[in-house]
Amino acid sequence: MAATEQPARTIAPPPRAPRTPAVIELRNVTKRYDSGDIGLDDVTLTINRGEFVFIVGQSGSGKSTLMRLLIKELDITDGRLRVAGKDLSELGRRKVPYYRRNIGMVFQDFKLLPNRTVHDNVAYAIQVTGGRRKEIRQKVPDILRLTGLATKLHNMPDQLSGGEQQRVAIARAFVNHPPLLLADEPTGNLDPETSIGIMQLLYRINRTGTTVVVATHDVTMVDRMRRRVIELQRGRVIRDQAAARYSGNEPNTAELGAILQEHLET
Ligand SMILES: Nc1ncnc2c1ncn2[C@@H]1O[C@H](COP(=O)(O)OP(=O)(O)OP(=O)(O)O)[C@@H](O)[C@H]1O
Repeated sequence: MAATEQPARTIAPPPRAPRTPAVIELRNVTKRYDSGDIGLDDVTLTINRGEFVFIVGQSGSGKSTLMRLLIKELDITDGRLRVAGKDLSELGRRKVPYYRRNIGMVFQDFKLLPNRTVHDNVAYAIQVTGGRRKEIRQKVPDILRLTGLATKLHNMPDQLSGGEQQRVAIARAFVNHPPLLLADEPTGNLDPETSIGIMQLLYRINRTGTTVVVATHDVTMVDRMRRRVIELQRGRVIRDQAAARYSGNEPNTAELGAILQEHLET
């Protein structure tokens, strides 16, 4: 071998593309209610593991229909819907409670048990999935700390602010560390400052790897978070945009500058 020649080097195989399996897959999904109303109309979309996604759209655009299909409270009329690889059309009614154990759910009206303390509301989520007392002792204090409720564990729901009640609901939804968390208008009953706290909490949960899907009208929250936005209109997806704002047709900064300039000159 000449002095300048280098021995052939072993070439390492290129790194594999990271696997981002779909958590939610809709293929041409239509939901027609018995009344004939269309909830979703030929929707195709994929949400991957670890994503944080906002579902936006005017009242009646199909947001709740989508959420209710995902927890199999409703069945699709046409198309195919898979969650975590499971085809929901093949899931029998009796298996639905078991299926829902893998989904955390948060609603606008919190849905707490009014006669139980904060601690017991969260512990209940462990009990219904067959968890033992040891598990409750291990998990509940942790989740109450994460959600900023450590000092409120003996309070009853009516002794809490709206924001605190929603935190309890989130703690309850997350205590079993589900791979998917769905929130339907989680800040609908809260003031803007409290809403931001709730969003930060959902974001923190998302950072643990949980896929988070939030249906909302909350413009401030969506604009601040800048995550993927899927916009529905009359049951159809009219926008699916990464790092987006609530409204897709806002003028950009350059356009705003031009408008302002024009305004100043007149
Ligand atoms: N149970 C039902 N029976 C018949 N039609 C329904 C039912 N639920 C919803 N719809 C219809 O389906 C469409 C989508 O409604 P959906 O509740 O999903 O909208 P949304 O975007 O969640 O609205 P909002 O923001 O007001 O909650 C609407 O036309 C609505 O009237």
